[in-house]
Amino acid sequence: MPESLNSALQRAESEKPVTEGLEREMRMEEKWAGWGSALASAMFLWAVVRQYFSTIFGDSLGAYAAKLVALVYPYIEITFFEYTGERLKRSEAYAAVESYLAASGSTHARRLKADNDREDSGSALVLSMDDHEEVTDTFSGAKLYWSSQIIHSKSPSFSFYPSQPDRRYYRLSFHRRHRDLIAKSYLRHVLDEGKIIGLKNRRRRLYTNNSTYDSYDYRKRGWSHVPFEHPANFDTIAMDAEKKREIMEDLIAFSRGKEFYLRIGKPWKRGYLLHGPPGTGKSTMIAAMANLLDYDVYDLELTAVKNNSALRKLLLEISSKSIIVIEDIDCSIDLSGKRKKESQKSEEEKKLGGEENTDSKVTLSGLLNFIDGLWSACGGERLVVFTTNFVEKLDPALIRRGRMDRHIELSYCDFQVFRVLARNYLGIENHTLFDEIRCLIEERNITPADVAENLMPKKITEVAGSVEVCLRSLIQDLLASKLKSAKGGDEMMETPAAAEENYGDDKEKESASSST
Ligand SMILES: Nc1ncnc2c1ncn2[C@@H]1O[C@H](COP(=O)(O)OP(=O)(O)OP(=O)(O)O)[C@@H](O)[C@H]1O
Ligand SMILES: [Mg+2]
Repeated sequence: MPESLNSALQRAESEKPVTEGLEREMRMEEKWAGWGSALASAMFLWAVVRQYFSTIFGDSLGAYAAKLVALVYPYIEITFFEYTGERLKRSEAYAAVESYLAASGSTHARRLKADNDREDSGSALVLSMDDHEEVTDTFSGAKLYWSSQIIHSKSPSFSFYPSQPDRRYYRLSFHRRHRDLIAKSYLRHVLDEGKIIGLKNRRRRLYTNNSTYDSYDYRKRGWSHVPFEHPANFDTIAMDAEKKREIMEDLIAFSRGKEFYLRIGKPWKRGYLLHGPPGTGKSTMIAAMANLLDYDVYDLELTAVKNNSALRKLLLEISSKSIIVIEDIDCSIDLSGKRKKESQKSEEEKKLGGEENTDSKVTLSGLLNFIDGLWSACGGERLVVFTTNFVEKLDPALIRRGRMDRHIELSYCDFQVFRVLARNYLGIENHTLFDEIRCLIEERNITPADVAENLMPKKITEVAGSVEVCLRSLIQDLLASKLKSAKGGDEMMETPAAAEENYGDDKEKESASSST
């Protein structure tokens, strides 16, 4: 026998146990596949039989039939519908199962749905089971069968009423001998794991309410969203350091306060009123709050909400771990509780470019209910933030403690605030021009937004010496505003350069008078 053939035979002999093992495994797989398809057929038959009995004999006879079949069909089924409670709110259990199966089931399922909700991360696509797909799971030795199902709505070809949407659900099947294990441990395990996976996969979002939202039309969603990508944080917010620390501590205490709120019998939510002149950082602070707590932001445009009932339904669609924002609250609603007068409305529309939706019938009492009525407790872990430029215009009922728990004033720049901005924008702690700026800034009302604008580099080439250029630009701005107010606003004739000269003269006069 040639040498090569000999060695090939020897190799085959030595690999025999391996191939035998493989064959055994394949036989086992075939056996399992057989069992799997037998089980699937049994489930299908059971569904047909159940349907048949209940349509032919009605509910009571159907129930007897179910008992009869249960004698020979040992499997128990649990369903998790996407919408429960008259479809007002997406079921949290459904969402948790979805996340759990997306993580554990997607490795076994053959038909998957892909979602790029986490396109910012390395794992670009999140995969989940497609409709009518089945996967198995094991838990403490028990085998469980999950399937994703959909009931298509039977919509008439023509109807005045909006058609019902399709109903999605997950079905869990298991042998009845595992009933206790499933009820006591497995379901908790799925919900807890699913919640953790859901939070990990979640990409924070910025929501806005749809102006076409009709609370009676199930097909329309109340909110649309984009990824939340605002980079603001508390390090970059320029404000009194002590006040900033207090706000941060308050926010963190709130986010960790689940047990506390439960103990004192209050819904887990907190209201903030941010007030101050335009450009003092109210919107920036909301973004920083969301980034600090890792919350979603729901930017509620009240003028686009049709009525109180639509407002309530919007509230129910808001997830927990979120900030509900109503900007410029004084402009959004008639705070006297009555509808705005037509003349007043059209004037405001002109100012706003005529695009405002004036159909809103949201009333003050509707808004108060939204903030702290019975319905507001659905969901939990929410901040409600109002902003306004005119705190004195607001109805006391709206901003009383308990509704707006913290009132935060964001104000004009003082020297401390300027120093934070200089550190952020220019990377400097000190400069020879700081003394001059200190004198000017203390006596002028300049917003952080105006200071920030001056500290921005204006040219790409402006690198060397840009610090001085920026600081001088700020000084000119401060001098110009000083002159403007001295000369009664619009009558200002001098250029900022002339103002700087005058300022120099003023300083000389000041020092001369102080030395005498
Ligand atoms: N306190 C601040 N700290 C850091 N940056 C600020 C601060 N205030 C304003 N800014 C800067 O000014 C810009 C405008 O600020 P922002 O939009 O937050 O003001 P606002 O108070 O919401 O104004 P408005 O009342 O007009 O809505 C922001 O882009 C931000 O960079
Ligand atoms: Mg703003």
